[in-house]
Amino acid sequence: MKENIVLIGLPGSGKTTLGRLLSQRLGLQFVDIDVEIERHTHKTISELFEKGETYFRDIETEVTTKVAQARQTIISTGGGVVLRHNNMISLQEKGLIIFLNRSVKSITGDIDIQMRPLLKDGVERLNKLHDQRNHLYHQYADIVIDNDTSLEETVEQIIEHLPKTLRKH
Ligand SMILES: Nc1ncnc2c1ncn2[C@@H]1O[C@H](COP(=O)(O)OP(=O)(O)O)[C@@H](O)[C@H]1O
Ligand SMILES: O=C(O)C1=C[C@@H](OP(=O)(O)O)[C@@H](O)[C@H](O)C1
Ligand SMILES: [Mg+2]
Repeated sequence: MKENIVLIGLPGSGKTTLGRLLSQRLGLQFVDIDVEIERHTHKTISELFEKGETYFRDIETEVTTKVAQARQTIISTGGGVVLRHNNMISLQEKGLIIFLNRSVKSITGDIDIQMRPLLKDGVERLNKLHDQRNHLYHQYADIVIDNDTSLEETVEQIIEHLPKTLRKH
């Protein structure tokens, strides 16, 4: 039976924030895989990326496999967790997978990027990640929840879509 809730989605889609809010609301434990990675390695995510993306992804897989065994826990992933099929197989074992679908426009704050050249790279990078990963987020999602309105509304949307066994708290 699915006893965990796993949040996937682009960086900035709200996985960490909504994971924490949901855990308070449902009275379940909360684990953020990025935080676990930093705790496990005593290094920041940026420091780990400096050793190369593969180095980071290997640690991410190791930590994800452990975290996936949690009981009655909300698990917030890093945006790239879907890049390895094995990560998702582990998470699906006990977890209901929720894709937080937040548009690049919302993530970047609905700003006029022409007026903010320094943010242009960020938007371009996010658009690229969206194009590369959107099909993966959909492929692994049991439930897709749009997060383009308020955090409170999204929490309500998620709770409405949960099976009764996970909603009873
Ligand atoms: N629906 C929303 N309304 C307002 N701010 C949001 C919403 N969803 C996410 N955010 C904000 O976006 C930022 C990134 O969220 P975060 O939870 O760190 O995303 P992720 O873990 O997916 O990278 C945070 O400042 C968060 O409060
Ligand atoms: O999308 C990605 O590849 C990544 C997203 C980050 O997490 P968030 O999605 O919580 O920002 C973090 O795991 C790392 O920087 C890589
Ligand atoms: Mg996060």
